[in-house]
This record gives sequence, structure tokens and C-alpha cells, in this order.
Amino acid sequence: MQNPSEEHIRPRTLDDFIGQEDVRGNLKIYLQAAKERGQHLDHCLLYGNPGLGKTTLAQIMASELGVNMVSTSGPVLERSGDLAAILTSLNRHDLLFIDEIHRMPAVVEEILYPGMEDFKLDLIVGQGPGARTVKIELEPFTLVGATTRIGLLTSPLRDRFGVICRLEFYNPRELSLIVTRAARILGLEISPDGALEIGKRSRGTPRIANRLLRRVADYAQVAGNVLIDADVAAKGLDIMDVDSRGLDMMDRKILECIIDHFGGGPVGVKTIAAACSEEVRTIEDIYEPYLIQCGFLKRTPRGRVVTPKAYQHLDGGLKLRGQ
Ligand SMILES: Nc1ncnc2c1ncn2[C@@H]1O[C@H](COP(=O)(O)OP(=O)(O)OP(=O)(O)O)[C@@H](O)[C@H]1O
Ligand SMILES: [Mg+2]
Repeated sequence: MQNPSEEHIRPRTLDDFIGQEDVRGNLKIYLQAAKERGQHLDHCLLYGNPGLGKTTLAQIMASELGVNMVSTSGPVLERSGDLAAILTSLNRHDLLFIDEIHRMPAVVEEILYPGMEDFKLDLIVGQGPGARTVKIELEPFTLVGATTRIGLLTSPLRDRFGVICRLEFYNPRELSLIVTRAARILGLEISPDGALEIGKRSRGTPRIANRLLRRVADYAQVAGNVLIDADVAAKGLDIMDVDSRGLDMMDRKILECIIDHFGGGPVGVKTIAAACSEEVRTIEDIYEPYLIQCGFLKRTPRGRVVTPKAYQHLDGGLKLRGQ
């Protein structure tokens, strides 16, 4: 196959979607119930770190329901009219996917409330004393919202979702299954221990697992290996500076910066961001959740603290590199 895109790898059915057993089990029931009743599915909020499968799940829900999916995202919806145009164009039972729903402006959010609750739009037409409200009936639809930051959602919005699903980091075994599946689609040969090696170093994230697989495949090809086994995978990942726990240069830079400049913490995230020349948001959304999950970093009321486990991990790495 000619360099299949990310879209080819994306699972299409709930059965192809690996891991997240609780979310998958619950969604299966809700989807079946909605289908049997011939009704729209209740609004659903998916939250979790980047690359864990929110967009993928939304697409699977639409295809399992046999409905059309219309996609947009919070920051694109600048004015209430932008959302009104989308809502009025939806067909019966369509799925509206709003990515980064926490970034939707307040004025847009307000017109979404009656849309979600009663499938009605209250539009204000005109300005000043001549302004009037026009009520528009909408077709019943399902809103699927995705967010990496559930804490930034207002509670009126959060409360209007009937189903709230939290996606967790994947374990190495699940990631190895994801890698094996992707390798099959990409026409690559990989052994179970090769897939597990990539799985262990993918920061619990399918998107990263798929990316590392492609880079390891490049390495294997150039090195003249047809089969990606644990040894080839480890060498390919080592040259990319992805260590045995999946930490990359930036993760290590963050930990080392807290250790070297702030005595291991506690130190505020803004200070860390400035010292590492990185955005606060990127540290909070991309790096920190995984470091916390590994038990390498702790969030305390006074700031971030590097744990003894992180010191051990970093020391081990230095010894391996002979420093
Ligand atoms: N459970 C899974 N099984 C197999 N592959 C998966 C799974 N979850 C995600 N993937 C793969 O990982 C990639 C990233 O997933 P997706 O785009 O759905 O993440 P996301 O949560 O929407 O991320 P973001 O927050 O950045 O939008 C997809 O292309 C898909 O191939
Ligand atoms: Mg997405």
C-alpha cells in the first residue's frame, strides 16, 4: 500500500477500537438502545489527553448509528450565527462533533443550551429596540463534544451532556495491540515483542504509538531489517531519544530543569515554562499528565515537585549513556 494516511489506521468500528473497556462497554449499550428505540443518542462528552481517541470515537459513534457526522471546533465558532447555521442544517439524528468544546465563546455556548435541551434555537434578529427573538425548531441531533480540559467547561454546559466519558492512558499491552493492528494495515512485519517495545514507550497514547511505529519502520528499512523485533524497535527508538519509559527530550528537560534550578521543586508551572522556553499550556496539556501518570512529577498546592522515582529513572538513563 502506498503510504496510507492516518485515516486508514483509524479504527472504524467499536470492535476495532482497542482498550478503554469501560467507555466502550457503556457506549455499546447506549448506541444499541438508541438504535432500538429509533431515537437520537443522548449528548455525549468525551474528555482526555490529546491522541487518546476522542475524534476516533465520535466517528465510530456516527458510523455505528448510521448517521452523518458534522464536525466543527470551539475556536472556529466565533459568533452565535456560525453555530446557528450549522444547527439548522443538521438532518434528523445527525451527530454534531464539536472538538475543543472548552474553547467555544460564551455567546455561542448560550445559544447551544436550548439547542441541546429542546432542539430549539432562540435567535435575536436586529438590534436595539427593534430587536426580536425568533424561535427555530431543530431536528433532534446528538452533540458529541471533545475536550482535553473538562475543568474549563462551564457547569451549565457540562450538565447538559447525558453521557460523560473519560478516556484514560492506555497500558503497554493495549498499545502493542494498536501497533500490531496499524502495522498490519501499513503492510509492516512486526513481532509481538517489537510491538510491546513500542507500546511501552508511547506515553500511553495511540497517536504516539502509531507515529513511533512509522519511525521505527523507517529505521528498520534503512538498517535492512524486514522484521521489527524488540531489538530493532529499541534501537530505532533510542536514536529518536525516546527512552525506556517513553520520555523524550522535552520531558527530561522539564524534570532536569526542576532538579537543577529549583532543587527538585516545588516550583510553579509558569516558572518551569519560562525556564524551558515552552508554553504553559503545552506543558500542562502534553507533558505534565504523562509525567504525573508515571509517578515522576507531583502537583502540590505550592507547585510541581520531582519524585524520587524520577531521580532513579534519570540516573539510570545517565548510567546507560555512560555519563
Ligand atoms: N483505541 C484505539 N485503538 C486503535 N487506534 C486508536 C485508538 N485510539 C486512537 N487511535 C489512533 O490514534 C490516533 C489519534 O486518535 P484521535 O485523533 O481520535 O485522538 P483525539 O483524542 O481526538 O486527539 P486530540 O485531542 O489531539 O484531538 C487515531 O488516528 C487512531 O488511529
Ligand atoms: Mg481529536
